[in-house]
Amino acid sequence: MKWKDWEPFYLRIVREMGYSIEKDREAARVLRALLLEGDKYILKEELASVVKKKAYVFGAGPSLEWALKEFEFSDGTLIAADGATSALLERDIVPDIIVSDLDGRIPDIKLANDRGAFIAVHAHGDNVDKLTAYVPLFLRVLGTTQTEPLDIVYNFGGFTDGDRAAFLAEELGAREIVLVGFDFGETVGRWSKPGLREHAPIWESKRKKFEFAKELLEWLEKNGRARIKYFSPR
Ligand SMILES: Nc1ncnc2c1ncn2[C@@H]1O[C@H](COP(=O)(O)OP(=O)(O)OP(=O)(O)O)[C@@H](O)[C@H]1O
Ligand SMILES: Nc1nc2c(c(=O)[nH]1)N=C(CO)CN2
Ligand SMILES: [Mg+2]
Repeated sequence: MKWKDWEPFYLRIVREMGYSIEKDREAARVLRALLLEGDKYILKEELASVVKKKAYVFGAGPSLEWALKEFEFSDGTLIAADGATSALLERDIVPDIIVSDLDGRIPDIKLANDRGAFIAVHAHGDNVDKLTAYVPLFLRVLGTTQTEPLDIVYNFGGFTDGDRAAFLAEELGAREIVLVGFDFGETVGRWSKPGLREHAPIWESKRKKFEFAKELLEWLEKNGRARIKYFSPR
């Protein structure tokens, strides 16, 4: 997604969600400095080399558990949106890529990263403390932002970890993107927040996030090169 297509979405998001553009920008600068300090960051081209023509993007919706029992997902690149990493690990699957703003279960993200997963870490105005605490612990990190991109901190478009993962797959060359565990309904999957024990009724800010995520995925379906599918049993 080009900046000119993303900017109107972003301006609506900050207005509706009450975010600060300046704080989002500052977070991108902090992430850039952390990546340069640690020297374990990767560039877009390196991440693109692990993206096959087919990519599965795992969201943290309740249907994820059923999907992981049903199917092997062995014919594509596996991209986990944040909390979905924990569900994959429960079944001994290490994703190829994790897309996260670091509010999933950090020990699981770290474990998957140690076992070879690349991680696309997203900077925003509300996770600077997490960036500072955890980015130095990770290997193979690609930085992303929702404000103007900075050389090594990319903006491929997308808002929540799930839809942002789909935009990343499109940008890095996938031509078929299968969304698994994407149930934008009334129930938030139990992997979504470290504090959740069970699937939970949706709360107001999450509802707003889901609305934007749905809209962005519709945009991608219309304007992207990849075919977008929602996983269903064959
Ligand atoms: N029912 C669902 N429950 C949770 N996540 C879902 C659901 N359906 C789809 N998803 C997608 O799965 C992604 C992974 O979820 P997760 O809650 O870990 O990330 P998140 O975007 O950082 O959310 P938040 O900012 O509220 O922490 C979400 O971003 C969303 O796009
Ligand atoms: N400023 C800000 N930006 C975000 C946030 C958030 O909580 N605050 N959450 C996101 C993932 O859903 C993506 N972007
Ligand atoms: Mg998250």
